[in-house]
This record gives sequence, structure tokens and C-alpha cells, in this order.
Amino acid sequence: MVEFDDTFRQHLRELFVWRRDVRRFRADPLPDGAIDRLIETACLSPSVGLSQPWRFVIVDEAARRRAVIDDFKACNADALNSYAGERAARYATLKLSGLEQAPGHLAVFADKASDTGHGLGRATMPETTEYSVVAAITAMWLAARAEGIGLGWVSILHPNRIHAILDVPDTWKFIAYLCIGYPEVECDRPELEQAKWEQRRGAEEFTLQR
Ligand SMILES: Cc1cc2c(cc1C)N(C[C@H](O)[C@H](O)[C@H](O)COP(=O)(O)O)c1[nH]c(=O)[nH]c(=O)c1N2
Repeated sequence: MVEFDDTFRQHLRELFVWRRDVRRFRADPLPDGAIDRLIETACLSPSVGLSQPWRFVIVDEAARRRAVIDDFKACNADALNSYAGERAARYATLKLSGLEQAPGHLAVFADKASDTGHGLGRATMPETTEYSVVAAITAMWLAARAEGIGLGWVSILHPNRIHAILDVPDTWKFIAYLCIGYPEVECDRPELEQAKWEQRRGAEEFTLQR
């Protein structure tokens, strides 16, 4: 039996407060095995029916990385065009990926065809497969921060394009493209809040009582 004391709980709370979506990375490489270690921690996450549907692709090849960056640029230009006026001007100032600088690139998929877990919990809610993968990414995000490593989630991408670039099985659904590396700065506030794009709200705004 492991017991967690108040000091641990306080540190854990700090971990949640100081976890960030990181888009600005230092050039230093990650230590050997860092990404493998993060994947190992992610695999301890809950999954529907113990289906463990997460699939990870470590992207090291320069040509594939370049193709992902090109897709991001195309999607981000489309996104900018979808806004007008002041909102467009503000969007244009945002940095929404660290793909060019991050030493680590990791794509994450959900295997929709795996029979692991024998379908338990998925019959009426097949989307729980994807939820399980997101749970794993969250664990990895926190584990990375505990090692001083930053992680940035990039979703401004065409899933079909990422699928083709990485040449993965058709049954894998694209969930996330993660940039991993040491952050340039640490902060306890989201970058989008600092940039006045959106502000964080209190828990009471999201909670109903019935
Ligand atoms: C599913 C999903 C998808 C994305 C993100 C997050 C999640 C959960 N976020 C990061 C997001 O902007 C960030 O989490 C919030 O702004 C809150 O900031 P912190 O994560 O608390 O630093 C994100 N950020 C970004 O710069 N480009 C992106 O494409 C995305 N996509």
C-alpha cells in the first residue's frame, strides 16, 4: 500500500497548476529514452474495458516532419481566414505550434479495430476508445512536466494528411500530434490567456447541482 501525504498532494496540485501547453522550445535535445519513458507512463492510464487503444508514432524522419509542418501551415492559414476583424488580427499574433523547434515529435492514434477488452464498455459509446487515448495523453502531459519537459498539442492539422504522411493502418484514428522538448519559459497561466484570446474560468461556471 502506498500512502500519499499532504506534501505530496501540495506538489501534485502545483503540477496541475504549472502544466502548460508549450509552443516555445529550447534547442537542447531530450535525454535518451525520455519519450519512451513518457509513453510507458501513458500506458498506465485508464482505458475502456482495459482496451489500451493508444498507438504512438515517434516521428524522427526529417521529410515526414517537414510534411507535417507544411500541413500545419496550410491549416493555420485556413483558420486565420475563418476569422475577421479584430479576432483575425489577434489570431495572427498567436504561436500555435512548436513544430519547427521541438526536438521530439509524437503522433498519437486510437486503434478502432482492436479487440483488446472484448468490447466491454464500448457497445453504446464507441467513442470511449478515443476518450481512453485522451486520458493517456493527459497523463503523459503531467508526467512530462514533472520532469521539466514541455508538451504541446497540435490539432491544426488534417487528420487524413497525417495518416498518409505517417503511413499507419486505416483503422487507427488520429487523436493528437505532440511537440515535446524543454520549454523556453515556465508559467502558471495559459499562453492563450496571456495573449488575451480567452480567459480561464472558475469551476463554479461549469458545475450544476440536481
Ligand atoms: C484537444 C486539444 C487540442 C489542442 C490543444 C489542447 C487540447 C486539449 N491546444 C492547447 C490549448 O490551447 C491549451 O491547452 C489551452 O489554451 C490551455 O492552456 P494550458 O494547456 O493550460 O497551458 C492547442 N494549442 C495550440 O497552440 N495549437 C493547437 O492546435 C492546440 N490544439
